[in-house]
Amino acid sequence: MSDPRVALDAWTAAIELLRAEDELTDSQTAFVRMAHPLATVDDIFVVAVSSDFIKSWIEENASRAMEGKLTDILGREKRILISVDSSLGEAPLQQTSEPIHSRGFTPEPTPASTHTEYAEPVSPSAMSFDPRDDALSVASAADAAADRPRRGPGASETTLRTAGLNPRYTFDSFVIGESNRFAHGTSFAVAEAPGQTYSPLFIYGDSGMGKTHLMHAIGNYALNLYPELKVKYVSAEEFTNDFVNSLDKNTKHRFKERYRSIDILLIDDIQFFGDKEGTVEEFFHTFNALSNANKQIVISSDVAPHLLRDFEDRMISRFASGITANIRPPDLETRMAIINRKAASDGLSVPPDVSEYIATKVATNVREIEGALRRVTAYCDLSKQDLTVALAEMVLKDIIADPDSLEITAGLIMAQTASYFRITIDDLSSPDRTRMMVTARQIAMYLCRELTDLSLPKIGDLFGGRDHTTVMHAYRKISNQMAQKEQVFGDVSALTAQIKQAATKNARG
Ligand SMILES: Nc1ncnc2c1ncn2[C@@H]1O[C@H](COP(=O)(O)OP(=O)(O)OP(=O)(O)O)[C@@H](O)[C@H]1O
Repeated sequence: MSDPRVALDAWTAAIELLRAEDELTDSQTAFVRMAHPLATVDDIFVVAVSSDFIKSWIEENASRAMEGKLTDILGREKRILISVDSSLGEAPLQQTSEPIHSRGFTPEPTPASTHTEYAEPVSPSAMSFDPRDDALSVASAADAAADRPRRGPGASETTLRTAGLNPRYTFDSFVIGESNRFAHGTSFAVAEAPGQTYSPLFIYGDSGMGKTHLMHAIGNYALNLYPELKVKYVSAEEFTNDFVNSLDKNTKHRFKERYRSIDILLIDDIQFFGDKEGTVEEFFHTFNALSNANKQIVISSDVAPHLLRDFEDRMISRFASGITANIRPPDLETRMAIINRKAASDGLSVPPDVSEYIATKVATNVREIEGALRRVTAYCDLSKQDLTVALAEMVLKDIIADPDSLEITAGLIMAQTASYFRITIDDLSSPDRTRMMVTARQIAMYLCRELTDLSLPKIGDLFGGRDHTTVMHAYRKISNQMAQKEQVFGDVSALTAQIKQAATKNARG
């Protein structure tokens, strides 16, 4: 079944039938009506509830009866997986007697007829998002994980590093809205029951929508729950480099062993495999080996599986054979909640009119929103001024003057940076480590990350074949220094203005 409304109908029908058969008491009915059915895939039936309390109550008192009835209705064994999403209200489920087809659900075109895809995860009538809930704590449980602790002791730094995971990208720091609710829910389910629910999970969406964040969150949470698992986050580019190196060094067998012993493989930005035929084929072998061993695979891409270029149909249909979740651009409330969450985690408080201003004026790319927030708060810190809309307007004027159509390339950023620091473009990619050169290079890398869609490895390549960790280090360092050093703040702001002006000039021809 591939329609979330099917889940809604089946859930509603199960309640009605059990009521008619006197198999549900009033309190059981009240509780199951508070659940929001999200999806039904294979033997799993996913619902979301607003609190741990409701989840436990249903699990203990009503799950079994509902599972039995859902099994009858849907014609196959079903087990209920309950996720907790505190942004949901406790309002009882809206019943619907409308036939599915009349509610205008159009599944996205898919390459294979057998796979399950939920581009539009939740029936809006079934869920209500309360934007006031910006401190969402989220959890869910698969049967297999139900009796495990919600938060384990935490994986060690070394384990996280080996797994390639960033500990800051967690489910707790991820803000849920309509645009990402389904992607979040399936990611959570995967982390709790790897290999048992949705494999592969294919997450897609535009740049800066939180795909990487969710993948790291899966890895971090899964390692908390199951420290014995072997988890690996890797970008498509790193996978490619690993593979090419193994060929160069004649160590392909080790490469295979390494990747095929993984329990949860999180592979980011799969579109970057592009035309690298050998690597794509090798990845497909890895994918099949892990799938056959019931291991968990999570793939991210900037487009839906059927729009991936340079992959054969047989590959695309395998990638889409599990579940596909789309992350759409966040709406205004979610953008504001993200700003508040980021500010709170940095110990800052942003007046509501300022977060609304930033959320309204800056594009929907969350990375750019974070960049804007960083600039505004850094300016306040450095100038010791209060954070007001007027101040935000002044600091962000260059960013906000940016029509979406402006094309900002790494080449443009590098050229402008070189001219600003009176060095050459070659200097930026040279091994020269004099202080000024390092600063210029790091600022240019920071701006490439913030103002373009380029991945970390791609930026590293452009700066003399540097590693993606070097780019990440530069990004973090400049982010921090902007709040501490007036000089850096001034350089980044002035340079951004120059880059935008140059891009506007180019656009006008
Ligand atoms: N819903 C969200 N809640 C909190 N932070 C978010 C959310 N969505 C995105 N972000 C933040 O926005 C930034 C960009 O997100 P991320 O790198 O995950 O995007 P992406 O979709 O993987 O982009 P790309 O395709 O360019 O790699 C990160 O700092 C991430 O923490």
